[in-house]
Amino acid sequence: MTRGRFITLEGGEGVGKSTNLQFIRHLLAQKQIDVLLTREPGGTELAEKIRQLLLEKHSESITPQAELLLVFAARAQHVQHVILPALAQGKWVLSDRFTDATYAYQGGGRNMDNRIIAWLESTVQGELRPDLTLLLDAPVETGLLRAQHRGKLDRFESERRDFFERVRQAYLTRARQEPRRYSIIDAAMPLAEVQNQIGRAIEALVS
Ligand SMILES: Nc1ncnc2c1ncn2[C@@H]1O[C@H](COP(=O)(O)OP(=O)(O)OP(=O)(O)O)[C@@H](O)[C@H]1O
Ligand SMILES: Cc1cn([C@H]2C[C@H](O)[C@@H](COP(=O)(O)O)O2)c(=O)[nH]c1=O
Repeated sequence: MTRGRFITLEGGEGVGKSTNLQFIRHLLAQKQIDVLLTREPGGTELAEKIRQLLLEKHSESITPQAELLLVFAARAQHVQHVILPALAQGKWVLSDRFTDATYAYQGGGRNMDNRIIAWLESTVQGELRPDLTLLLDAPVETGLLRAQHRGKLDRFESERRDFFERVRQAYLTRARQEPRRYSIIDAAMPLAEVQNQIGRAIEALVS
C-alpha cells in the first residue's frame, strides 16, 4: 500500500489554521482523498491531557525546559499511536501544528537551543517529516486581534508581543531554509484569497 501524505498547518495565534483545516479537508474529499484531521499538542487521549497542562495557567511557572519536554512527550504519543499508523494505511494526515511550532515557540519564542529541538525531533519522530507545510503568515497584531474575539486567552496567548514577533520570525526563517516543503500563505488577506493560495499549494502536492 502507498504511504499517505502528511500535511501540516502552521502559524502564529489566530491566523486561521482551524478555519482552513476544514477547507483543506473539503478540497481533498473532492479528490476522493481520505484524510485524518488532528492537532498538536494533542491528538491522543494522553496528548490532549498534556495539551491542557500546557495551555492552562498555573500558579507555578512552567520552565522552558519542562515546556519543551511536555511538547515532545505529547508528540511521541501522537506520532506512534495516530500519525504513523494512519500513513501506513494509506490515509493522508492533516495536522493543526507539528514540530515547526516547537522551533517557532520554544526555539524562537523561548530561546531554546535548536540543536536540542533537532535531537528530540529525531528521537521522537525518526524519519517522519511533513510532505507539505502551509505557513499561514500574518502580522502579529492581525492574528492576536482575531484570536481575542474568541474570549479568554490561554497561557501562550497571554505572552508579550515580542514573544510572538520572535515566533513569527522563527517560522519565516525555517520556511526560507526549506522552500520545497513550505508554502508561505499570506493570511492577512481576505479568506477567499487565503483559500485560493492554499488551493494552489494542495493542487501542486496532489498532481
Ligand atoms: N483571512 C481571514 N480574514 C478574516 N478573518 C479570518 C480569516 N481567517 C480566519 N479568520 C477568523 O479569525 C478567527 C481566528 O481563526 P482560527 O480560529 O481559524 O485561527 P487559528 O489560527 O486556528 O487560531 P489559534 O492558533 O489561536 O487556535 C476566527 O474568528 C476566523 O473566523
Ligand atoms: C505544537 C506546539 C504548540 N505550541 C503552542 C502554540 C499554541 O499557542 C498552542 C496550541 O494552541 P492552538 O489552538 O494551536 O493555537 O500551543 C507550542 O508552543 N509548541 C508546539 O510544539
